[in-house]
Amino acid sequence: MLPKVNFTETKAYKYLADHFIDINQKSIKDLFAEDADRFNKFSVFFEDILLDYSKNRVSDETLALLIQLARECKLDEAIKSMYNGDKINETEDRSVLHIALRNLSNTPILVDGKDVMPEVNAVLAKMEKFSNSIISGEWKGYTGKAITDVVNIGIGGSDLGPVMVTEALKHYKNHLNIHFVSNIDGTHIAETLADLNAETTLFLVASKTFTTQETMTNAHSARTWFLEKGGKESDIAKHFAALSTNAKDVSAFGIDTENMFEFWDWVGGRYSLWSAIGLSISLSIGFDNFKQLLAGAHATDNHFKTAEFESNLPVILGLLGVWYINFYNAETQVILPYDQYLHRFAAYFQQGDMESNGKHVDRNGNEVDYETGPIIWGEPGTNGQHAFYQLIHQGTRIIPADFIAPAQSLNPLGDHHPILLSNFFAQTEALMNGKTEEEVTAELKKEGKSDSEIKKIAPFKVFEGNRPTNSILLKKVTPYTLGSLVAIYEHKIFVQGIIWNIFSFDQWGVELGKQLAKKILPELAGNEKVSSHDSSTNGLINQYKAWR
Ligand SMILES: O=P(O)(O)OC[C@H]1O[C@](O)(CO)[C@@H](O)[C@@H]1O
Repeated sequence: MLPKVNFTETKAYKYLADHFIDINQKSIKDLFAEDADRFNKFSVFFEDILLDYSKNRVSDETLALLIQLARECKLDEAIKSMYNGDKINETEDRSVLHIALRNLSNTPILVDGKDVMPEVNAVLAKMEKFSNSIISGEWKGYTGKAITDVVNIGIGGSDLGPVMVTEALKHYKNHLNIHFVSNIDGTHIAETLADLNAETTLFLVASKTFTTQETMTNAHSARTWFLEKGGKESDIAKHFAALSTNAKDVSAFGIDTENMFEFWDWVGGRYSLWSAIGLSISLSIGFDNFKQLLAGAHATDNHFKTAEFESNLPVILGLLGVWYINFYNAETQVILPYDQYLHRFAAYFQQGDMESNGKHVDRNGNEVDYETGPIIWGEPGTNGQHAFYQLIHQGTRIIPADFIAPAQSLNPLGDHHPILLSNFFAQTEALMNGKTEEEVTAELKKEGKSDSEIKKIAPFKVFEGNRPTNSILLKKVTPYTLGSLVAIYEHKIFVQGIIWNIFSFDQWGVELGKQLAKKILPELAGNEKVSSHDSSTNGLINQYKAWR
């Protein structure tokens, strides 16, 4: 059971509310001027990752109070509960154990009194064997040819994690071409299959439940395509594997359970890339690299469990988020990787964070009267600079930003990387310092502008600054570092869920739309007019029928 504390009723919350009035008068620039040691104080190393959170609207006192808040909300107890395998996903009566999937130290983790590690290790061993035989070409398709292309069919957590990681670790990939089909829109699978050869293609049907409409529809279309291209029913075993918790439906689909890679209901979909769902990753970069990814995440798991809150990266990031969301009314959190390989990182954490903490009912079943999960968004940094940074710099909203960059490029081409990183450093500095009217005036004078011209243009060129950023500098993007980084963000989500007293591991909010779509689907057949909905929905359905 998780603690059920209303954080707005803690002492720390009240102190923070008072403290907010003082600190809100100060700029981050002032805070740097007051404390020569600020960078050292507000930055922390975890192996090859440096988190610099000094460019935030926080002082020693803010941090101390936020940590007091975490203690009053019994974050330490909650962490222990998760690691102990308690059923902290109470609305689904499930444990939450993505940490077990990467528990390379193999210490027992119990669910209902049974150690889950032997099963976890058995699936990992099966993934290793399978990956090796596909990569080496030992595994043959129905005409005796080696596999060249792998198509992962999945959606949400059964797609976004593998997509993000295979993109992030493209530098480490082998000869296999990895494709992802997620959208129910037939275009996605049609375009993917257009260039593929059935003789050399392997499909991974990735679905925790094996009932998700999009995935099952795409999987059936893939099966039909395979049979139309010359494969036989008896060849399916050579070309289809399933990544799922649902053995019954996997067999019913016609996939040999020998080719099923199992995981368990204590793995949340959006936390499943470390499980059998990661098979496409292991195929893309090899099992040893996949294991390095797990090792990096395991290192973070140990850090999160044992480090003091003061130097605990997920705790610090989580608390800073709470500070902006609940005291500064920040509505969004932008994630800005200065690394092309990480181009799906923000998209991945849109599901990770928003599906976890987009909740309005607390753990006691009561409506909350405070804000919870932020809107997560972001794109690779320099592209963002030429698109939406205007709003971050001069818009009316406060947008806490996480800047992420590797110090070493995996493609050290000319001076690309120094240019990239100069932009990273410049942006965080600019967001903090801004540009005053005096500075703007002096600049315009230097350019030879007249006083009247300066008066006219100056207000538009002022940057108020004081805009908060975290900088996460990695030594290099490796499978290990990426694993660590992803786990840091996962645990940050956990921290925030605990503070907000919500359940982070269910996702009831995705059900209603699914239910209604099932009801509407039969209404789309035939030509008769539909009148069972509101006038907008009726109007849209009927126009669709008229135009199709
Ligand atoms: O792996 P499955 O069971 O197909 O589910 C896919 C996704 O659908 C969701 O349930 C949301 O609809 C996610 O939580 C999950 O990651």
